Amino acid sequence: MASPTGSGRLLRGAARHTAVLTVPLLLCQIAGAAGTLAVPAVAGRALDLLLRGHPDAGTWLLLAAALIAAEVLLETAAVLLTQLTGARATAWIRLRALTGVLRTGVDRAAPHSSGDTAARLCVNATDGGAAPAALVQMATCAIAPVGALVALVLVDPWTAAVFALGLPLLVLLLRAFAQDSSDAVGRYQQAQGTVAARLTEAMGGAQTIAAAATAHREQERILAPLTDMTRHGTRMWLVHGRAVARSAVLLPLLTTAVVAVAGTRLAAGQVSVGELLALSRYAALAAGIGGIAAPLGALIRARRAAARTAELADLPPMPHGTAVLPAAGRGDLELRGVGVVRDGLTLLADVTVTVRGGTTAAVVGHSGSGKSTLAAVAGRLMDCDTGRVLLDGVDVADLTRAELRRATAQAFARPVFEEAFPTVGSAIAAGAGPPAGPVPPGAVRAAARAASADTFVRLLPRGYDTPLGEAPLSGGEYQRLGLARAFVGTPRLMVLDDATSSLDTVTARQVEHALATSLRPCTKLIVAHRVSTAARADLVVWLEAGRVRRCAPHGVLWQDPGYRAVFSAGSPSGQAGTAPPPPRDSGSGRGAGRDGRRADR
Ligand SMILES: Nc1ncnc2c1ncn2[C@@H]1O[C@H](COP(=O)(O)OP(=O)(O)OP(=O)(O)O)[C@@H](O)[C@H]1O
Repeated sequence: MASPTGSGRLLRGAARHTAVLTVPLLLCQIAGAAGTLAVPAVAGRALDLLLRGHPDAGTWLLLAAALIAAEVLLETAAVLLTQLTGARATAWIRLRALTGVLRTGVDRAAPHSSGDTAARLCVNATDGGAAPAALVQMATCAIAPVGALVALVLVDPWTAAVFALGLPLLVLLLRAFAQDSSDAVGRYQQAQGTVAARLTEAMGGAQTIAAAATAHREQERILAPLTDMTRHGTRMWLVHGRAVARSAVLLPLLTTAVVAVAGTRLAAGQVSVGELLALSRYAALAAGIGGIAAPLGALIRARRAAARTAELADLPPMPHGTAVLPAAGRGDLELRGVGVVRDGLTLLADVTVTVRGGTTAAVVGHSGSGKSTLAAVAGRLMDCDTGRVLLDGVDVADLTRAELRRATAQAFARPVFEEAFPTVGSAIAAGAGPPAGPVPPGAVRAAARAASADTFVRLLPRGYDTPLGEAPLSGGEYQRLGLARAFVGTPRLMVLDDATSSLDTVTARQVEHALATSLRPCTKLIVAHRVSTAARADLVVWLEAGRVRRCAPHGVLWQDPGYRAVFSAGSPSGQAGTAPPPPRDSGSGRGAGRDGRRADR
């Protein structure tokens, strides 16, 4: 759970951001309450004057009508401003939370599953966004009831005294509502988040679920928290219902008592007919203090929801330094004593590797040996706990954000394309890093050609201008777009983490060939599952349980049966490869059939 300060900070920020709307809302509410308070007095006066046949009666009647019209207009404006405030606050909270997720290291965001994150960004951010308007309503919805109580005192203190007798009961009722409601709402939101999280995960793995015929079990797993949701939801409504029922009895009782006393006073000639009318209306308005329960409930829900969203907003950002790389650097990559520990698990230990600028290093090892962690640390998607990662002698943690992104290009097994770059061409061009100017179409096409993507992109209805959403692409085609995005810039270091896993052998070899020949020279770190990739590399980093077992060219390592086992069919990496390696400089397809199958991971 985020600290209450986290949610408090988030809600204060949202309140500041929506002040431009909440201030007019506050003014509308105050003016509306003033109008509401004035109507009974003016209408009562008009009635008394009418009964006496006074010539000013018409003016007072008109004034009462004008006040009622203004009340309606102000209420309409308040509804509109409440909606706008909610939308603006929700957007602000959502953006803060999203920024928190995107700015942190991948490993820091990992404990929040995609489903859980989606639930916090959607449902909880919306509930949290209701807070600023609810706060204004809380502050102003007491004006009319308190003002009505004062008016009761002014018109006839006896009726006010009768009303005041019931107030302690009302306060107790509201306190019980706030306490019970807060607990039930918190638990309900937690269960709701769990259902959303499990559903999103299941959607991601729909094919696996269908293939394993486990849909029924999965459905039970997703819906399991429904029992809790029902229990807490029922409790929430019971709390609400009890509060409404109690106030439904208490408030009319109070109003009736006031009217009864006022009637007696009228009979005794101590109040006029108009004052009786005003008193009964003021009693009803004062009873409206129970209406505070609605904004109070919204505020409680908002605070609970904001605490969940604040956990995302408060994820520690990845700090960046102020350094830039030396202009003449070749892209020398050095990992010195790198160690990564997460949740008490050692993911990498004392990894020391040097990759000369412009050369290619393949990272191999059994599944779970730490390859992706090493790739993430090298491209600074996450920080190491011990040791340093140097690019051309500069610690990557000291680089400015822009310099880091310009200097590194990365591609993954499952690339994701931002909606900000809606067409296929712009999605590829986005890989050029912080914009120094538009990327020429020729460069985009060259990158696509190197990634073996140009052919299928040109066959799309509008070629490179096809909106990504309208391009029905296979997993391998997406991977090739991801590769093209990595190829389009001029990085010093390129990190490819399983980025060709969905490509067929021939296409993968074309990409490997392009990597070796047609791209601008840069240092390449490639997480490899294929023998051919390791064989083409200048250096192979062989990882075992987070440690470097050996670091040498593929030809040297191939003598070691343990190394060959990494690529063998029975290994967790699932590669066939008991035959000798293909020649390193081969782009001709020699050795085809040896490294053939990609890992079925
Ligand atoms: N943030 C994290 N917290 C805890 N454990 C983690 C975290 N990230 C990865 N791990 C664990 O660290 C180990 C190494 O993971 P990593 O993804 O680097 O392996 P890998 O060699 O790339 O595996 P594969 O070839 O299957 O992709 C795994 O056991 C993984 O479960």
